[in-house]
Amino acid sequence: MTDGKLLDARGIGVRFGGVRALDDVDVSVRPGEVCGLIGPNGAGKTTLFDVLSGIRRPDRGRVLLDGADVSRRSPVWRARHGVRRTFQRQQLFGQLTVTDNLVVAQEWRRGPVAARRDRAARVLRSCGLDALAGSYAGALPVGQARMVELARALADPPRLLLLDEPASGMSAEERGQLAAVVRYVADEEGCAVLLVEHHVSFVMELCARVVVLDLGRVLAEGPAERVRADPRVRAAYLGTAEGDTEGDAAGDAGRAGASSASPGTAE
Ligand SMILES: Nc1ncnc2c1ncn2[C@@H]1O[C@H](COP(=O)(O)OP(=O)(O)OP(=O)(O)O)[C@@H](O)[C@H]1O
Repeated sequence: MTDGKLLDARGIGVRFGGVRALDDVDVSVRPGEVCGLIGPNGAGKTTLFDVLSGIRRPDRGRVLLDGADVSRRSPVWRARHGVRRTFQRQQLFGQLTVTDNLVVAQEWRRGPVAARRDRAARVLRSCGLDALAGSYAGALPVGQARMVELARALADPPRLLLLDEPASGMSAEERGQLAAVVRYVADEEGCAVLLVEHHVSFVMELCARVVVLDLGRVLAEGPAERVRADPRVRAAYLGTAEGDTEGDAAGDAGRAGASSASPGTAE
């Protein structure tokens, strides 16, 4: 029983020695939904992405994809079944052109390279990146490189897209482009998107629903406006910086919350 959920992770627990990085975390995303995942530094967001993408096996809990338990499936298996992920730290192949980064992402499909190149060209166009097709990925400024990472994640059509701080280092204009592409793949292609981002105004505008992690637990979850107004969320994460929704630095509320964040639940 999927209940309309593409991703349904239940009761996820991960420990690192005495630190509970994740403690009984539930998170789900439906096809066509863009869900935000926010929280202070050390809250467990990247660890959760590691579990969802199969890089880390949880100590507890199950990950369901379309109702099937994929908890023991490898990252490669999940990727081939439509789970795509970007990383907090840029992971492009710097020595390859932008086009070739997207071609490599479709390598496992085999078949004619021309078909992969065509698909790469279409995706680059839809991401507004055609002009960069022949550029070396390693030479790109950070905002453009982030956008290419998104394009690479779309090169082979995703069903579940896990984006780890995709707007980091982007200008306001680039964030607008990023939001438009994410919205398109969700609305038009039915992709389920889970997005970690410290730029709060970006998250609140893009995501109908937001999950807040703190100290490895779900602190709050619901419609963006309700979460934004939640006093517990404001105290744990948003703080005073959240009042600034326009500026780049001010929108980066996660870093503002970092000073008050503690690293997981120590025992
Ligand atoms: N490989 C590891 N070994 C030991 N502890 C770890 C490891 N990875 C993460 N942790 C700890 O687990 C907790 C959750 O870390 P995680 O990186 O998932 O948080 P996060 O919310 O992604 O933080 P950030 O916003 O800084 O990326 C932290 O206390 C972190 O120190």
